[in-house]
Amino acid sequence: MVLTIDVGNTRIKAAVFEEDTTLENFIFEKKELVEKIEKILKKFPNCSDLVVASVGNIEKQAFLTFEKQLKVHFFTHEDIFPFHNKYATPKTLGIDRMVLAAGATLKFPKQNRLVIDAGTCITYDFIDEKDNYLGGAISPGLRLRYESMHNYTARLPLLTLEVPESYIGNSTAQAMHSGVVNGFVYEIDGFIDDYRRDFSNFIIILTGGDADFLAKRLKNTIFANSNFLLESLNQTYQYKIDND
Ligand SMILES: Nc1ncnc2c1ncn2[C@@H]1O[C@H](COP(=O)(O)OP(=O)(O)OP(=O)(O)O)[C@@H](O)[C@H]1O
Ligand SMILES: CC(C)(CO)[C@@H](O)C(=O)NCCC(=O)O
Ligand SMILES: [K+]
Repeated sequence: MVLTIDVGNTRIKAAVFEEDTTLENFIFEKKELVEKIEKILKKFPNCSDLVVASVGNIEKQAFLTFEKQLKVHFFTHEDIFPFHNKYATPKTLGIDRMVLAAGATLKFPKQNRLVIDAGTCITYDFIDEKDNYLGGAISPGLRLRYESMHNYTARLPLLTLEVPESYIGNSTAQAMHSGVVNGFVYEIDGFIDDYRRDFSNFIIILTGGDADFLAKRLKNTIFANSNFLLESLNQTYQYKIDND
């Protein structure tokens, strides 16, 4: 049994796996880290491995206390990944993006893949059919778009994510919802058109905190799985064990 932990920029997500099956998912705040993990391990005493991918400000040391109890693996750039990294600055590529790319490579062999993670930031990662990781894009996530419009203006309220009534927003709130949500949909469709022009066909995987909300609004066919990062973490760890 493996406990996987994704330390994002906003919050922490975790899942317990028995082989490839997710037994339970958890979401919690950074300040609750140790207490929540202890609770999970109490509930699942058969966990033998704890596997972490962190892009937040939580380092390996935070997990050392669990080394008495089980094997701890903290993913870094030194680990073995199942793709050829063509990023010009491989050392600065986010570990979450590397794990997503690894998961896409392992789960969908011999095809072009585009992974879109709609989290704090939205990331686009492209791995071609020869397993070359080419890069992608980073843009502000939906919540970040609402928060920054509020924080950097005098008159824009802080709103929470809502489906816009129309692309023509007829009020301040509707105009902001249209800008954030429709803006993202146009952004994705624009990127997909670019990739379609250059690559004959590819699978698109959508994940992250906003994946389920967004999946319904996209016209392109997309495989939405909000658990994809944790599943990829589990798979990438198995790959590491098999290939180290
Ligand atoms: N309780 C919540 N706190 C924060 N974001 C939430 C919450 N519920 C839903 N969301 C949505 O999830 C998005 C953030 O996604 P996610 O939780 O995957 O980010 P994260 O934890 O920072 O991870 P990462 O840094 O890997 O993107 C936000 O844009 C927001 O709309
Ligand atoms: C882009 C984020 C914030 C997404 O979580 C993370 O992957 C990160 O901090 N990346 C470092 C920069 C890069 O990936 O090129
Ligand atoms: K993300």
